[in-house]
This record gives sequence, structure tokens and C-alpha cells, in this order.
Amino acid sequence: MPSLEDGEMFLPSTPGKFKDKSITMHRQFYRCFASTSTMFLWALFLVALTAAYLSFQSFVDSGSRYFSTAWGGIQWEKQVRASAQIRRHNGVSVLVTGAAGFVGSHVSLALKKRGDGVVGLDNFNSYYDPSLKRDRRNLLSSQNIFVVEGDINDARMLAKLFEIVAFTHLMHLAAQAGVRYAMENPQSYVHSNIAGLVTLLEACKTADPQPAVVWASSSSVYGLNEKAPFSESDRTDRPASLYAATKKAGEEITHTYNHIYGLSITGLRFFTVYGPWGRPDMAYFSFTRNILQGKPITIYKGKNHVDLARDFTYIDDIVKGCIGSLDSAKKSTGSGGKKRAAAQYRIFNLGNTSPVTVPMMVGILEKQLKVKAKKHMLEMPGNGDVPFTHANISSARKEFGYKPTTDLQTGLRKFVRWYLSYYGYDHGKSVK
Ligand SMILES: O=C(O)[C@H]1O[C@H](OP(=O)(O)OP(=O)(O)OC[C@H]2O[C@@H](n3ccc(=O)[nH]c3=O)[C@H](O)[C@@H]2O)[C@H](O)[C@@H](O)[C@H]1O
Repeated sequence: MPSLEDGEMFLPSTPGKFKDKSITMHRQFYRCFASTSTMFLWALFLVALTAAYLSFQSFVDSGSRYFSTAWGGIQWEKQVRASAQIRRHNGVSVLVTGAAGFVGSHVSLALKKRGDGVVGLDNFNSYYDPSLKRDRRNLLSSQNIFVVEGDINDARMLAKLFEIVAFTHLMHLAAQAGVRYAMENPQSYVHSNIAGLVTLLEACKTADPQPAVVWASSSSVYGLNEKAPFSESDRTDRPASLYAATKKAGEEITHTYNHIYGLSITGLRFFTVYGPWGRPDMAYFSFTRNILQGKPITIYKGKNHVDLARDFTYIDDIVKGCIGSLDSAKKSTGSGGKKRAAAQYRIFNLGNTSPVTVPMMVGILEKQLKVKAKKHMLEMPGNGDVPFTHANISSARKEFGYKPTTDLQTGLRKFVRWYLSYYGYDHGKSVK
């Protein structure tokens, strides 16, 4: 059977004298038309492909611009390398995320002081006044610690950092903190505490060598647990806030990276950390500001008017716990993204072991500030708060000799001294 050529099927079957000639002409015309249209379609396809590629490139570029323009370049690499230099025998090289944050800045300084290499990373977001973060950064910079301005969700920046420096450890302290703010901005918790964590672990998994990971979980994972004091083996499947849920998820996520890729993981459950250079969103800090400014403070009460209590833990004790866990962490066991052997997975409470009620904390502040607080009592709203926290720290004590030594009175005295020297005495009118 003769086969139909392109266009043939569209030919009219016109009978008559000129049929053959006209058929030939039509055939030529349609062949020509068909090949032109095929070429046109190919050209269109190529144009579309190029356009798609270009817009993808610009998406990638604008993505990295979105994260930060503040990284990259020869000078930047030089600063990273210099900051990562180890200056003691058997020292370590640590990437500290959240280095311009409260705990991150203290841990960075302590590591640097003993001669370890430290590179900081922080996105300087505006959850609370970024000028406090910039001042912490300046303090770090005065000790030759370079803080990279970037987001833990920026995979390209992280890959670059691990390419430049063979970090032995990751101290991951960047997070969206705050229990009650999770009701206002839930997505920010997912962005930093879940997506950011995964991006970071992906970078660690492929890094060669893989760093050992120490990271900040939270006492809030105990949620509605009523058994006191809280032990690491207690239930953590009833979080009371989205913040707690993201920290609990972090514990599970890090476990999978430990299991599949051989990352050494140590999760630290911090208990309401306070002290100089602290977080302005926390109660002891905002109460101090309000008391000095003559503004009222709101003190939440639990069910049946029970006082809420926290196992407030002083920053220097937390720093010792962070460094103890870092020093006792075993190496990761994977390489090239593959696990070679079972790796260490640990979780520790880092608390103070002596809960203090919120009204007692306010009483200490009043004494230190020599000003009476205007107290406004309010029944605890359903905002994610838990009635009390109390740490059992025997695991951390056994594993690396963790022993908190600062009571709330001493710690708040140091905090108030810092607060007044930082903000001045003029009752916070110049508060940054
Ligand atoms: O251990 C943690 O894992 C968490 O600790 C911290 O959370 P919390 O223990 O909730 O600290 P914080 O806000 O200072 O409230 C302290 C007390 O004051 C009460 N409180 C608070 C505010 C207020 O206006 N009134 C009040 O009574 C309040 O009800 C509570 O009883 C960190 O912020 C968090 O990021 C996380 O790290």
C-alpha cells in the first residue's frame, strides 16, 4: 500500500485534466509548508527551552540574593579561613550557627578563648532588636571571630563554607525561639527549626569530613509531662506549643541523619537560659525593662492560681554544658554521604535543677533594680506555656561532668549589672 506523505491527507480529490499537475504543485507546496512548520516548531521549542533555562538561572540567583549578598568573594573566604584557624594542640574547628544570638555568642567566645577555630553564622533577623545582635557580633569580631551573614536555609552558602573549612564540629544554635510567638508567626518556626535544620544536616552529611553535630533542643519538648524532675527518657510526645513541636521534630530529624548517614548527634535540652547579653523577648529581660520604665508587667498564673515555675539556667553553666558535650562527642562515621559505621546519638538536659517561681524571679529583680514592679496578674492563657520545668541532669553529669553552679539570685545580679551598663540608668528611654 502506498503510504501517505505529509500533507497528502489534506489534498482535495479534484477530478479533471490538470489533476496530476495540481497534485504535484500541492504536494510541493505542502511539503515545503510542512518542513517549514516543523522547523518553526523546533525553533519555538528551542526558544522556550532557553527561556526556561534563563528564568531558572535568574530564580537561583535571586534565591541566593534573597538569602544574602553578604557572602562570597576572596576577602570573605580569607576572613572565614582566618577565623577557623585552630590555635591550640588538639583544638577543634567549629561552625557556630546563631553566633550573634544569646547562647551562640557566649559559646563562640568560650571556644575562641581556649584556642579553637570558630566561624559564626547568623541571619540577623528582626525577631528581636537586631542592633543587639550587631553589638554581640562586634564583641565577637574584637576577639577575631568572623560571623558570616547568611541563612541556614542557604544550601549554596553552606556548601561553600564546608568547602573552605574542614569543620570538626557544628554547634547549631540558630533557631526561631520563643514559646508564645509561635502563635503569631508559625511559619517562621517551620522555616528555621525544620527546613533550616534539614538544609544544615544535608550540608553536614555531604561534607568531608563530616562534622560532629551538637545542637540546641529545648526543655519545652517535655510539654505536658508531669513527672518531675524531667529525665531524658520521659515522654516527649505531648508538646504544648508549635515551638516545642519543632524542637521535638528536630530530635527525630537528627536521628534519621544519624541513622542513615552516620552523623554524630548530640541534642541539648536547654532550660530557660538567662544572663548578660540575653534575649529581650524573655520574661526576666522584658520585666527588667518594664520595671525600669515604670510600666506594668504581666505575671501569668497557672490553674487554681498556682505560680508558674522555671528551672532558670545561667548562661555560663549552659556554655560549660555545650563545650562539655562538644568535647565528649565522638566523630561522625560517614563519608561521601554514606554511613560507614553506627554513629553516636545523644540527648541531654542542661538545666539548673532548682525551679523558681515567676513571682520569686520578679522579687529578685525588684531587689536588684531597687524598684517595685507594677504587677498585673493574669490566668495563664492557652498560649503554649507549661506550668513548670525541672531538669534531671544526671546524664550530662555522668557523661561530661556537667554541674551548674549559679543560682538565680547570683545570675540575675550579673544580668542586671550588664543591663544597666548596656542600656544605661535612664529607665530604658534609650533602649535599643
Ligand atoms: O526552656 C526552654 O526551652 C524555653 O525557655 C524559654 O521559654 P520560657 O521558659 O517560656 O521563658 P520565658 O518566655 O522567659 O518565660 C518564663 C516564665 O515567665 C512567664 N511569663 C512570661 C512572659 C510574661 O509576660 N509573663 C509571664 O509570666 C512564662 O509563663 C514562664 O513561666 C525560651 O524563651 C524558649 O525559647 C525556650 O528556650
